[in-house]
Amino acid sequence: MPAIEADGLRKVFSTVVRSPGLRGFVRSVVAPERAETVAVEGVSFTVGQGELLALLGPNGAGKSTTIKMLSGVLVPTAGRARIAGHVPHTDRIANARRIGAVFGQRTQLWWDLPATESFGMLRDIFRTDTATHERRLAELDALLELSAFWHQRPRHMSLGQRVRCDLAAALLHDPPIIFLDEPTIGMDAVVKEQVREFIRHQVDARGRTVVLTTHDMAEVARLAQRVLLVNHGRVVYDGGLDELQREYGSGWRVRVVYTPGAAPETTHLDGRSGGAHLYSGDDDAAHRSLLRALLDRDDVLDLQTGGDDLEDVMAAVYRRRAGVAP
Ligand SMILES: Nc1ncnc2c1ncn2[C@@H]1O[C@H](COP(=O)(O)OP(=O)(O)OP(=O)(O)O)[C@@H](O)[C@H]1O
Repeated sequence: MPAIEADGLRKVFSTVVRSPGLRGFVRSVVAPERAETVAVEGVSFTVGQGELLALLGPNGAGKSTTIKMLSGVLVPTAGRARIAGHVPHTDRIANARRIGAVFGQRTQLWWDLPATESFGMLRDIFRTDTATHERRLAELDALLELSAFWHQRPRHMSLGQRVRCDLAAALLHDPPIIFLDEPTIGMDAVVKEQVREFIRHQVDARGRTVVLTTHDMAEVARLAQRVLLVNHGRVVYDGGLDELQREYGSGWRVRVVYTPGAAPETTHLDGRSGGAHLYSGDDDAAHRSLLRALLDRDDVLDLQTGGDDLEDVMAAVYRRRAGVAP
């Protein structure tokens, strides 16, 4: 049985439209006019146990709404979500045991209580025995280095400290499935790396299932093999990251710096940038022959080659598959 199943999930939000001014306010109370937003439109996918899925898409694509339906926070307008075979919003208490969720932009900890007290309350809520609780805390501390600040209140923590405590809080009851919605947003490079390492460990060493949303393509490249791309509430790609790069990347690129006065190669030349000549193409034989020609020359000072980076690939997918640029 898959850990997570989304079958034709749809979510429509209905909101009151308010015109400006006092008249608009009175009208919104007396005779409210409503507008509908289709946030998620027929999203289907499954995630196997122990798999990490990166759920990607531009702002407003429907990622958080999908996660909220899967975690039981929102009830779908249509379609069905299943977590380990159970419907999350009808079985909230059992579902809470199966999942952990971290929303990077919002804390789930008690804002004015030291994090350790929040951890203690979670121990009571999930009825974890003290020895198990202490062991899990020690394990989380070893991975996330929390004990230096876990006596502070989240109100007084830095963002990186607060999110690390949120991660610990989400995992204290040892859930097999974790939803991480932009967990590293706004973190510095060192803490980001620590959190990514932590996520990797949860999948590789602990066999947890993870759904991760992020706008950070370095994070995707570092953590994910499979990606689900959504745009305007619909799935536009579900598959391997490598296949995506092969299908949508525009092939190879070569960047060359010549000695002053050298006559540059002209085949496959795309243009110049910052004193370098840029070449590109999608034919492997042409790539090899250009590299051979360049390596034979004495007037090449520097040479770099590679494929499109992931940002370019994502932009190409949104443009070509959904017909809309992100
Ligand atoms: N509670 C709500 N009421 C009304 N509209 C909502 C609500 N929550 C989300 N929406 C709308 O649903 C759409 C999808 O939002 P969602 O937050 O799921 O996108 P997202 O892909 O997570 O975006 P981001 O990357 O910016 O976090 C947006 O148009 C948003 O304005």
